[in-house]
Amino acid sequence: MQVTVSPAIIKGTVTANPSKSAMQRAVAAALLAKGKSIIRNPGLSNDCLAALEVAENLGAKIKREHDHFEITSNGVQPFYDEINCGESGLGIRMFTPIAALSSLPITIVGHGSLTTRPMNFFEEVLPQLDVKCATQGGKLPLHIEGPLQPKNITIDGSLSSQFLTGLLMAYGAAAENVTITVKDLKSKPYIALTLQLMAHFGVQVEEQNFEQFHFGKKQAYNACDYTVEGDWSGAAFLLVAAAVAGKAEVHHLNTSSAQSDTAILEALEKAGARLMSGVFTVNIEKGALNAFEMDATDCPDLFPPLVALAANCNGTTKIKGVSRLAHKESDRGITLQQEFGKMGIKIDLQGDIMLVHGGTGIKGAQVHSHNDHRIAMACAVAALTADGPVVIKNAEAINKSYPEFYDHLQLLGGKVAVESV
Ligand SMILES: O=C(O)C1=C[C@@H](OP(=O)(O)O)[C@@H](O)[C@H](O)C1
Ligand SMILES: C=C(OP(=O)(O)O)C(=O)O
Repeated sequence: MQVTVSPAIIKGTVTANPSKSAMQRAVAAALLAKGKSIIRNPGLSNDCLAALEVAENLGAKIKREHDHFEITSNGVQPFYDEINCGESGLGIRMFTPIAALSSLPITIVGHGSLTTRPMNFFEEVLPQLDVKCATQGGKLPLHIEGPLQPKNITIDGSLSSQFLTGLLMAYGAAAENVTITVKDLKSKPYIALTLQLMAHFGVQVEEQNFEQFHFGKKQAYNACDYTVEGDWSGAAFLLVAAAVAGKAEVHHLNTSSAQSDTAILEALEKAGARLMSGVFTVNIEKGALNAFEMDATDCPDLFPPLVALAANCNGTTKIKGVSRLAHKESDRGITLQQEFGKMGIKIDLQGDIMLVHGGTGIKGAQVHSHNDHRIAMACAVAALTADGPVVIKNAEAINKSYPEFYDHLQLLGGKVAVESV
């Protein structure tokens, strides 16, 4: 699919899409629980749909109602020896330890970008928990055979927090008096989100300094009613769109959410956007935008919208944390440099630092998403203030996290032409 976004003024009101990070965690917790859970405001992005299918293959019964999903489970009882996590990094890293709670040998597959993302962690860690594990040179497919026995363990959290999320979720169903110790944890707020979700489903973890996670007496996930929060990662693009090209009101954004990407507010404020946040609503309006400095090490998904913002700011914006981007859906530091380069925006990568030379004018161009949803969305936002249309190839990549994105941009006054090629 090819999408052409033309320069436009942004004005209007929109409701944020459901968070795929929250939705996938809730689906996993509902699978681990015994009984019927209700998931309200469910996400229907590809990552969320993949999580629902995995949960089904691991034993849950799922019923889709008009505005919610019912997930009925009796814990992990796979009725199939293969699960497919689609393109979801969180999905595979979370469901692998969960699937390993069963003694059935299971093959775990995925497609697209997921087939190139590192999975060595499992080969190193799962055998310490009595799970046999084989990968293909550190990549998919994964073959595992449990059952996983929770033990005291020390892991490295520097590549991704998602492996820890998976272990925490699995331990929640089986651990007794054991501790996970983590060295050099990155993306810490995502772990806060995991712990918050587990607590909602009745499982408490004693966390110390995001280094030690202790499980006391054995616990069980309780089936429950859960409402998925609006997604700050996707909404960041809408907020930037308004900050550079007009104004908007975005609903269903919990401003005290545990989601790491609430940090977009800090960046917007630093850049000079005019912001007014309520409890669940953010109002934002264009201001005089100037270059800013930001450490995005713990909120790596913000890089693409931050670059779209920085391209519109006068001066050189400095963003720290580029090394966190190498193993996302694309190598995002490089992809941002290439695609924004086509639109006339110079980006330098200096080790862990990205320098975006903004305020020089954005040019209409043909760009490519590299099958990365956040690159497609960043280019679409950059197009709003370009000197001509921006044609985005492989624009359907947005379906991974935010299938409503182009519709939402249009609701806000964006000029979006979709062509299926
Ligand atoms: O737990 C999650 O929901 C996520 C964690 C982050 O990954 P890392 O921990 O690998 O940074 C983030 O980039 C990803 O989009 C979603
Ligand atoms: C990297 C992302 O997701 P995941 O790692 O879950 O595939 C993302 O949504 O930008």
